Amino acid sequence: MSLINQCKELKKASLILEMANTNVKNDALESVCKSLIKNQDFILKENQKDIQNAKRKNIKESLIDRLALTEDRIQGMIDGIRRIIDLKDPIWQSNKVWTLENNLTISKMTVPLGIIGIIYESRPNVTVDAFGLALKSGNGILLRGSSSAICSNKALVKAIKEGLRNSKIPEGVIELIEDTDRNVVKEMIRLNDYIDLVIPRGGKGLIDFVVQNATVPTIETGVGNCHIFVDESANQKNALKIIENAKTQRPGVCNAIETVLIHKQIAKEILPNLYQLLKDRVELRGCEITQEIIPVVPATEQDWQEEYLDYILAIKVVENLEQAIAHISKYGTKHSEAIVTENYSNAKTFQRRIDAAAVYVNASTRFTDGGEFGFGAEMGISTQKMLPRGPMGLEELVTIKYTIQGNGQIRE
Ligand SMILES: NC(=O)C1=CN([C@@H]2O[C@H](COP(=O)(O)OP(=O)(O)OC[C@H]3O[C@@H](n4cnc5c(N)ncnc54)[C@H](OP(=O)(O)O)[C@@H]3O)[C@@H](O)[C@H]2O)C=CC1
Ligand SMILES: N[C@@H](CCC(=O)OP(=O)(O)O)C(=O)O
Repeated sequence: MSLINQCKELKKASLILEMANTNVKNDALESVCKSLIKNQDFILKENQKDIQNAKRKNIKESLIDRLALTEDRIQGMIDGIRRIIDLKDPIWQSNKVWTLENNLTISKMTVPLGIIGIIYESRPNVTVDAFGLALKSGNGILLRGSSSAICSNKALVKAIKEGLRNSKIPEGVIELIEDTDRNVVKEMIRLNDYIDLVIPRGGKGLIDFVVQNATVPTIETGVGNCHIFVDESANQKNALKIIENAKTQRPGVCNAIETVLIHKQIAKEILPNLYQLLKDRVELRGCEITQEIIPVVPATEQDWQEEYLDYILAIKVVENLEQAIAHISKYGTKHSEAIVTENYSNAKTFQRRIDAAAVYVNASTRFTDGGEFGFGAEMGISTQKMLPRGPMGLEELVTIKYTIQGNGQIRE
């Protein structure tokens, strides 16, 4: 089907979805869960094709891990949809109703956006997460996943549509762009007559391209050059645990850390322990002071800028909190940043001064995730200044409408 015809299908189907009540939407989501279970073997088989292609192209291990599906990961997607089912319907809600002196009653109501387009990385779970959030928030979804995940995405969308056919929601509420040519993205982001919002989810190249070429409104997600600052007063056992988790639990994701900043007063004590902890799994690159304490690859200016998405960690020793904040302000990408400290005042200063979507005290940056925040899943992690910012769940996928009830009032 051509892109325009897919959009026409979406438009027709989303008008029905918009009027569907919560039970109908939840039943449709449950039907999709059942279909995903039923089609699990097929989905895994198609995912293997993407993995073999990626291996042939020598894609790095951490990115193949991002692409890979397993029974557990499919169960994770289903769990995400079931969490969305349990969440409150974000549509037609009002927390603001007031009556004017002339007895006009005004309500500020939440309503669906209409049709959301998403361009995303080679992570097949996003296909299901985006669908689940869009459906519950009453929006049609147009998907443009990575060419490297095309077989997985086709299989997932086939299973989702099969599930929808056993529900009262039309299968046209989800459409996948199967043409992997990047030129289709350019066409998609200019379809103002059909698409209400485009979310580019990926690296700087994608975001810049969309921001410069889109005529449809967009929300920028973004690169995660994330840091942990270990302050002088830190509980060092906690610091090591947090760094290990934020670097190695899933290095191919945007909320993994790339650089650790160490307060100079504790550098000689903590760095040897950090080295012992990571040396067999992570390539360590360090500043000059770090090089004097542990054996590391010398870091260059490029290392402070880079999002490795890999088992590589840059280390820099800093004079104090101010220098840590200055480094993060210069090189950070406003995604997720953390301080490990027992000093309350430093913790508060860090949280207030760091300009990022998520700022942690004594915890791993890996929690910047819609599922972890209690949103069921996320449509992306917005790193722009304007709202919405951070993981975008159901409440971020609506717009508002003022509904006004009168009984014949006219303006004098
Ligand atoms: N903040 C957030 O929510 C998220 C941030 N990210 C960030 O994304 C990056 C990693 O993802 P990566 O796989 O490299 O993503 P890319 O940015 O390379 O690709 C993401 C998607 O955009 C498409 N794309 C990329 N560039 C263009 C372009 N110029 N024109 C049209 N389409 C384009 C890709 O298509 P194709 O692959 O077919 O070429 C793919 O579908 C990291 O920086 C990570 O931090 C990732 C996910 C979430
Ligand atoms: N949801 C993710 C984080 C966001 C994301 O998808 O990022 P990425 O793996 O870079 O595509 C997670 O932590 O599991």
